[in-house]
Amino acid sequence: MSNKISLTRYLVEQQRTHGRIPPELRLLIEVVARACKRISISVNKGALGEVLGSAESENVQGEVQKKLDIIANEVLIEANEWGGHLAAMASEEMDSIYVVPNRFPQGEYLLMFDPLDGSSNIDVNVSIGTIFSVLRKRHDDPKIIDPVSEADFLQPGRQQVAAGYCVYGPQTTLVLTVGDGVAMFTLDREQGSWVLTQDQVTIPEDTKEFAINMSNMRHWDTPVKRYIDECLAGQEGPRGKDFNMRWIASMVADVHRILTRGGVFMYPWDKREPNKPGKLRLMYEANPMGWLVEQAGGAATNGRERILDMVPTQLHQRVSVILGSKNEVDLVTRYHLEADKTA
Ligand SMILES: O=P(O)(O)OC[C@H]1O[C@](O)(COP(=O)(O)O)[C@@H](O)[C@@H]1O
Ligand SMILES: [Mg+2]
Ligand SMILES: [Mg+2]
Repeated sequence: MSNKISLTRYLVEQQRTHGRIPPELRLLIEVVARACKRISISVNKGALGEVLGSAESENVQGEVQKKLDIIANEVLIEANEWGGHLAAMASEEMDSIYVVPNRFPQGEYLLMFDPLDGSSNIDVNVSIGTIFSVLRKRHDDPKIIDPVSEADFLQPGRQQVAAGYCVYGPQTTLVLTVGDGVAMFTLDREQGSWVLTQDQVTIPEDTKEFAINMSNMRHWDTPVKRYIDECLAGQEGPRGKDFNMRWIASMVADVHRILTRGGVFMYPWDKREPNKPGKLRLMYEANPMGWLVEQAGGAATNGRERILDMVPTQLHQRVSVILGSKNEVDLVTRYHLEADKTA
């Protein structure tokens, strides 16, 4: 018998041995993982499967959709309406929430996803991914089963009950937390199964690597500029060490590197669109990634407050994001708070 631990066995142990998740949540996660397997098949087909290129449509945020954005969204909806134990879903690619019709099995969970993260990398064969987050629908009065609405989704990220992503790269890896640390599962394509390849992932507290889109430098706010200038000054500067830089432009791939070897990732507010709090989405990107990073011993803030404490007011809310190695995130956050005091 193989001593490899499958995703199913990991989840059964989380349910039965640790009592951390109910059976319905275990099944929901398995359905999401199966959907990711299907998305990975489409991603791998590339030009052979006519999945590359633009779909010539726009999402609610005015971004041009790629064919794979739409395919991945449909795969997740279709898989989860049947087996997800869900009340409703919300996606970066849909204008409003999708309430699971009552011809399908009903449940108390709410699933949110960025079906295809890193869309600009699809056509150039660079790592992309799927990000997901699960909340429980709140019941103010257990006797009243009120219809699900967008307001049910507007919960702070600290109330997530599961979160994860799947990165479609040289390997396909599913990364998951149910609040008991972070586990990584690699897809064994021959067996068609997810195999636990790392458990209790830990992000080093210190790092010499930052990730930010440097082309936006002239638009940054003072604290971000101060931090990056100090990194760039290297050994002779106030940090006393040389820093390396990486920017993949797929949050999934950048966060995966940080979970693997540490680093700090930033997509901060900038002056290009001053009324927009940031580029990334709170519900589909920042919350799930923030929880994963915290579960691995890192930190995640918007420069001023912990991402997971933010109470959303809109489904498609944007947010400034700084996450990764704890001491670096603390430093960037301190620079923001110091700048606020002198303003
Ligand atoms: O091209 P930019 O401005 O550097 O933005 C890159 C960022 O945008 C994103 O691609 C946004 O995700 P989507 O592809 O899901 O819209 C992040 O994954 C990434 O960190
Ligand atoms: Mg994204
Ligand atoms: Mg996307």
